[in-house]
Amino acid sequence: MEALLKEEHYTPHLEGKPNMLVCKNLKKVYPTPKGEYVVLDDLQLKIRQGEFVSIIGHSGCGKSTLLTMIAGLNPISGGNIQVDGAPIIGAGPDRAVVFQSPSLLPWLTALENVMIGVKQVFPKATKAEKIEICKYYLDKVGLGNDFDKRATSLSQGMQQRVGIARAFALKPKILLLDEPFGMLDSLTRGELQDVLLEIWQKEKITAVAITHDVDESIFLADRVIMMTSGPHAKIGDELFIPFKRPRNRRDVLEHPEYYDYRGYLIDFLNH
Ligand SMILES: Nc1ncnc2c1ncn2[C@@H]1O[C@H](COP(=O)(O)OP(=O)(O)OP(=O)(O)O)[C@@H](O)[C@H]1O
Repeated sequence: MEALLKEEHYTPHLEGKPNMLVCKNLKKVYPTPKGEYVVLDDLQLKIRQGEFVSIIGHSGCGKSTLLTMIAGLNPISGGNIQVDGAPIIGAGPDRAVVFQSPSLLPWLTALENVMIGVKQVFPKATKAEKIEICKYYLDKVGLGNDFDKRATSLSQGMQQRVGIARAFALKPKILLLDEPFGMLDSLTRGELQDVLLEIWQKEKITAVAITHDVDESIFLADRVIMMTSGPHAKIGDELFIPFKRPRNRRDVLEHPEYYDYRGYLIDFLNH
């Protein structure tokens, strides 16, 4: 079991890669009618370029708080966050977020929804180039025949595909995912995990995904980070997942050590 915790068993694609994300002494305090509530305290986290990290922890421990702080959408109370060596100042297209609900603009088509971000990130590109970028990512998520469908006519799974395309089309340095498949049925969830991993593998983006699903956390990640329960939550433990990439669900599930990894995470959550 000890072997599971050692970095030397880490996946080879991260060898020699610098840190892309560093959270140092991170603190978050929310004011409440009963006084200050310290959600995160002295949290330390380093994520390497191209690494896929899953975050698990009990409901309310502060996972979304951490993710929205990294996204620059939630002010930091103490400590700092650096992306690619520079402290973050607010939100920016270098950090794309995929939320549980994609919140597409309903009156726009799939392509137009992706285009909103593309226009901001590639202002100098021609219209044709921008359309090409949108179509490329929509095609990658399996919506090659649905560019012109309005968001309202897309199923929940298709809308989340647009959400993923929209995030990748920004060409971010870090992809932040907050329970991205939480609202989907298990079949669609599995399909979208595969889609996500396929594009991530190709784009070599650093990714951080919050999930409540232990199997999903293992299947997606190079490392699973376990947060302690709040208040004053921090990183409690981490597990390196060395299964070879590209990953195949059946291979992962049939791996002789799979249930050791799963059991380790479930034990953490039960204590
Ligand atoms: N704006 C806010 N003001 C006050 N308290 C807040 C605010 N946002 C979140 N909290 C509290 O901070 C704690 C952490 O919330 P957060 O949503 O980050 O947890 P989480 O781990 O993502 O939860 P879940 O797994 O249920 O989504 C919770 O106790 C929550 O009630």
